Amino acid sequence: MNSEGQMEVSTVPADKKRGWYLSLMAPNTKGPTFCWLDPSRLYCNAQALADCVKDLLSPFNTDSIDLVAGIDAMGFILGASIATSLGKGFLAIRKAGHLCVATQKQNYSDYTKREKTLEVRLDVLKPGMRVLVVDQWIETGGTMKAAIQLIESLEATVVGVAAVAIENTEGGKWLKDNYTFSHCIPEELQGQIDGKYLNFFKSFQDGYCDKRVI
Ligand SMILES: O=P(O)(O)OC[C@H]1O[C@H](OP(=O)(O)OP(=O)(O)O)[C@H](O)[C@@H]1O
Ligand SMILES: Nc1ncnc2[nH]cnc12
Repeated sequence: MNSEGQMEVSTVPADKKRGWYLSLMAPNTKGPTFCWLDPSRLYCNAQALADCVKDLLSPFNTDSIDLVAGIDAMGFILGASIATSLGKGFLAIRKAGHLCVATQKQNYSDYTKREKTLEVRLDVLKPGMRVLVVDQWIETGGTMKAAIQLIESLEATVVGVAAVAIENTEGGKWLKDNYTFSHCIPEELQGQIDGKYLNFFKSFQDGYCDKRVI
């Protein structure tokens, strides 16, 4: 533990329980309105990143995957790590305005309830190409659904979806019902994830990890 009551970033426990690396996460707020459980700190621990990638790939070990697609922005980190681990290429699904080539666009809204647009380049996906779609987190599922729509509109096949967490929202459940999926959350922690608060945050020194009602 560091002075804030947080697990040291380089820690690797002797008994690596399923999802052990989630203890590296920090409570976070994204502005005053949105409550986040921020997984990005776990990527700084090599073993945590490797185990997270392994866990996310486990339902797909016997699937054939041609390409890994990652969603802008944090989905790029896990998506590219998964692609490298599989020895496959990586396709960036970008928020509007960043790709400077011909694209397919898909409007959507996410947990912010704002209208947004995702884009994918037109010169990579081919009919029948088998794509694993990766993001950091699925809350309402709006972002992942838009990425799926883009991939399927170009007649490629979505092999499945992977994210550190899939909340049990209507959209999260829809994704789980309709696609093969993987996430890193042990059964006993799913309720805490859905409530956007992990009990271990109580060990943090500052009041900034008080349970937030959103
Ligand atoms: O399930 P949803 O409600 O659609 O939300 C999930 C999305 O929200 C986050 O991205 P965000 O755009 O906030 O941040 P990022 O650009 O840092 O990845 C997350 O990484 C997903 O992409
Ligand atoms: N509650 C949440 N925690 C972390 N990342 C998120 N992305 C969207 N919602 C999130």
